[in-house]
Amino acid sequence: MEIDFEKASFKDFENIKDYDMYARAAIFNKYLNFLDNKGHLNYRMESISGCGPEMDILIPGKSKHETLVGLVSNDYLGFTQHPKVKEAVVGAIRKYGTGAGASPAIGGHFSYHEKLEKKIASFFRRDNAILYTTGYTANSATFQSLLQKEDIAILDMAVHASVYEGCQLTNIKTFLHNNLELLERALGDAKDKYRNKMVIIDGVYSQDGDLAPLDKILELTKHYGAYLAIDDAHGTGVIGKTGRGVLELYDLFGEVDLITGTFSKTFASAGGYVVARPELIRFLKFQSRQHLFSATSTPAVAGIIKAIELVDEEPHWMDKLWQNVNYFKQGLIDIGMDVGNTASAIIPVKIGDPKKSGEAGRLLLEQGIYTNPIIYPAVAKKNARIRMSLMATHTKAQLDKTLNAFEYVDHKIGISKT
Ligand SMILES: Cc1ncc(COP(=O)(O)O)c(C=O)c1O
Repeated sequence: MEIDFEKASFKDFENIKDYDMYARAAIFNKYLNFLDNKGHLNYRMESISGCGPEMDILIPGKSKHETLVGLVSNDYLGFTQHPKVKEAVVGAIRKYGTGAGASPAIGGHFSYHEKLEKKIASFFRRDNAILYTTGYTANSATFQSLLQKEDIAILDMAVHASVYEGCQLTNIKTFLHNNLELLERALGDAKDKYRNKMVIIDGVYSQDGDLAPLDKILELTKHYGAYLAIDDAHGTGVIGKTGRGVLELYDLFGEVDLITGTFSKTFASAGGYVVARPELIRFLKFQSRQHLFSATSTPAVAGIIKAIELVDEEPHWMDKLWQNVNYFKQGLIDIGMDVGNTASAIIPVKIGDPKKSGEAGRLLLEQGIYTNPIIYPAVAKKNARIRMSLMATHTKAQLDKTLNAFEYVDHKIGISKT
């Protein structure tokens, strides 16, 4: 299909799938410019200081790095900078070298992998786990291996993109986010029609920061004979008395069929895992191609073992995180921002209009605050927002500076609830 790139509009973006590869890329680039006509949309900004409550960032269009308050990292407890985690990583690299060199079945399964599998399984009071090199792959590989064309995946529509990818080979039915009535309807419709029915939810939802009503969902899955999988990437280490996530909050450790997650957030590294019954884990170890045919994670993941231990050994980090979350969330509410139903360390400020959200992100940057404007396809088109993650290591001064910056942005372009 022919397109006049100069005149391409937001409307063309809606029909992007009609165009060929280069035209799609051109329309998409135009869409990004539409959101921020100064070209400053803070996408892929370069940091020279790692992730943290303060980051040295090269803002597009500027010639040197600036120190900003960072509200973009999911390193919730600050463990990427913890001396004991760093020490464990360096020690493992000294001992094993920098890479694993092979996939798990042909010599790439090392003692730190074995220990990490046991550690993450026992963290969730289970015995068996499988590791993947990212959380994304843990989801995409696992559901792809377990669910086929005879089966159905019933997804909360707000689950992570990796879950959708994992379900490409099976039938998918989505239900409106956290809507139990619609979940029940989907389960009823699927009854007797499919070999396996699996409900897949997040524990904490990555854009709204709200929680799944796990107890009620479990009741429904049991009633309709469906399996239940939960990805608690953002709840692990943050939610529940000892940081075991949404499963701990509801005390349902042994009840769900699959627990999936990532090591890239609280556990301060990279990698993913699935915890489940031994027969499923053994099946996945041989049947999930992304595990079997891909090199295992590097020795640097030995740091994760220490990070998992620190959740129990140094609980004051979780206490500090929650102090920050409560203080900051209340501060935003007091100045009229719409933070939705968040009950985690993910704090959205809901704006709605994508252009205004891009502009808000740019104005916050001007005030020394690094946040993420979130637009379609990460959220629905009219549901754009500024998304922030809080850390245990944010100071009150940094949070106050951010609250003042939000007041400034509101004054400039009006982003509070009307
Ligand atoms: C809910 C959820 N699941 C899975 C992932 C993927 O994790 P990873 O970054 O380890 O690939 C993310 C990451 O953003 C996530 O938010």
